[in-house]
This record gives sequence, C-alpha cells and structure tokens, in this order.
Amino acid sequence: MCKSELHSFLQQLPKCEHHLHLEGALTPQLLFSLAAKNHIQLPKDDPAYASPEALVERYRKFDSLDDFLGYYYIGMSVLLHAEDFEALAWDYFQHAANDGVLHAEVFFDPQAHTSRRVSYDVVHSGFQRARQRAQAELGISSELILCFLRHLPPADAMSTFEQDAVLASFGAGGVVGIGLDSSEKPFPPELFQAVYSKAEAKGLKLTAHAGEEGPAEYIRSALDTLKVERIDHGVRLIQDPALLERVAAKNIMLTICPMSNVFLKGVSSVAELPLREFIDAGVRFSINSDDPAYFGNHYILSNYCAVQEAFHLTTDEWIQICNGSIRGSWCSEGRKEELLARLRLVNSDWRNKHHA
Ligand SMILES: Nc1ncnc2[nH]cnc12
Ligand SMILES: [Zn+2]
Repeated sequence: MCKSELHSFLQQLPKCEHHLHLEGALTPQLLFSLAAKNHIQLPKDDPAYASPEALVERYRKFDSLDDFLGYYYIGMSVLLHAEDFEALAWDYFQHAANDGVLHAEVFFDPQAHTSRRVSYDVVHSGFQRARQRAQAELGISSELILCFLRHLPPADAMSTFEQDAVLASFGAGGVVGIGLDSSEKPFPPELFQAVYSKAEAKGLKLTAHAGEEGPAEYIRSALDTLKVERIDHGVRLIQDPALLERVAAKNIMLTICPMSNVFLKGVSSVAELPLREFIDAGVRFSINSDDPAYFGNHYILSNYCAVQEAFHLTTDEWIQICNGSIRGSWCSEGRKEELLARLRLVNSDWRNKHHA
C-alpha cells in the first residue's frame, strides 16, 4: 500500500498493462516449488539459490540489465510443462486483478524455452489456459506479444517466427504482436529488420525494447527500421529533443517501467525519470511492472504509487495517462469503449466525492 492520499483513486483506475514479461512474474516461491516438482537442480555454486529468501535478497542487488537477465534465464529453467506456464501466468493475472488491471498485453520469450527443448505448443497452450481463466474469472482481457531475444542471431528469430506452431498462434491464438527484448547493447534494432518486416506483412502489431540502457539512437532505429508503433521503456528519449518531439507528434506510446529502472540502476530513484518532461511535451506513456517478481514485488499499482509519490500528479493528469494507455492498447474498439466508460465513472465518482 502506498502512502499517497490518492491510493484508492489509483487502485480504482481501469489499468492497461503493456509491459509485463510473463517469465518475469515467476516468484521465488513458485520457482522453488516448480524446481522441486520437475526435479530441476538449481545452481549449487550460487548461494542465492539456497532458499527463496536468499534469492529475494540477491534480486535486491542487481547492478544492470545483464545482471538481472542471468537470474531471469536460470529462473525460467524450472518451467517444463503446460501446467507450469499456466500457473505462472495465473499467478500474474491474480496480482493484476488486485491492482485494478482490466486489460493486459503480456510478453513471452519462446526462444528461451524452445532452446531448452520445451516446445512452443507447451508454452503457448499453458498461457492460453491462464488467459481464458483470467477472462472468465477475473474479467481481464489479454493479448500475447511474442518477443525475440536480441542477444541471439537474427536468423534464430526468423526461424522461430516461421515455425508452423508460431504462425498458427497469430491472431485467434492470442498473439497480437511481436517485441524485442533481452540484453540491449550491443544489439541495435536494425539487426531484426527482416523479421519485423515479415510480421508487419502479416498484420501483427510491432513494438521493441529501446532506450532502456541503450542510446536514444536505438529508439530512432526501432521507429525507422522496425516500424514499431510503441517503444518499451524509451526513457533515454529525453537525450534527444528532436526525437522526443517526433514521438509526441506521432503519438508513439512509451511503456515505462519505473521500479524496473530503479532496480536495474538505470536511475537512482523514480523521481529521476523524465516523466514531468514527457507529460509537458505531450509524450504518451503507460506505467507498467516489467518483471515484478524480480523487482521487489512491485506490481503495477505499486508502480503507479511510486510515480505519484515522486511527481505528485493531479487526478486530471492520471486520467490523461489512463486515457492514453487505453487508447494505445491493442484490444478491440469495443473493449476500449468499455475501458473508457469505466475511466469516466472513476473520474466522476472522485469529483463528486471531493468537490461536493
Ligand atoms: N527489462 C527488460 N529489458 C530487456 N529484456 C527483458 N527481458 C525481461 N525483462 C527485460
Ligand atoms: Zn521489459
């Protein structure tokens, strides 16, 4: 629970999450229980794997994206069966529901599983079951975004994209778009132009991580060469005023992850993020949790609260942020209307209570 007076308002806002790695929702508790169930030996030479508590302590000391990614890829080695992927995603959706998420567009990393001989169908079917359950039991609509790992060769991304099971999951299979993640430097977006161009031809939505640790130039390249309509993170946009103006004019949405940036030492506190500058320049952004199980259990509401405590936004500014985040979502127009109606209701309730 955050300290802000606006906590109940922030809780009730109809949230859309656009930047959440399902594998990053693997809590140390679930990690250890799946390791035991699946007889996976966790690294013996790293004291962090002595217990879930020791792992939580280690996660507090990440010093960079790559330091985190080392643990992220070891963590997911416990996921073997469709029911494991389902349990992982279901755990996330329950947190999301508690935090007032009504729509979630979630990333997953197929190459990190197929390279361990876990088939795409196993991964996808587990996530699908959790998505259906989230819709039926929690009222959360969701989409999947298939991410390519940029530290692997672009040819690997292409051969993943072209697998029959992958192609079959686009559209009705819940995969609405593609993304690009993992170590940002030295893997500039343009390396992946060919696979993005194929995805565009299939009508998929396009996004990419850029400007998290990498330079603003990576944001420009993601826009120019990959033709993305969103940028994941994008905080380094502040270093290039002309590009910032272009992003604002084109209504490109940044999917910002405040607590992730603090945990991975991109900034020393949330207050250091250029959010005031983005708001003043008309840059659209949504607020997200990235890998909450690795970043102090800061799910989306906790990220909203951290932003409020750092920037003291007005309720009108929050309504603006949520409005942009709904409009920038990749759900149907009908679903957007439902979410916007909910937002109007929260706004009018708040006004009635506080301006009566
Ligand atoms: N924050 C992040 N940046 C890049 N790749 C990731 N994969 C999971 N989380 C990530
Ligand atoms: Zn991310």
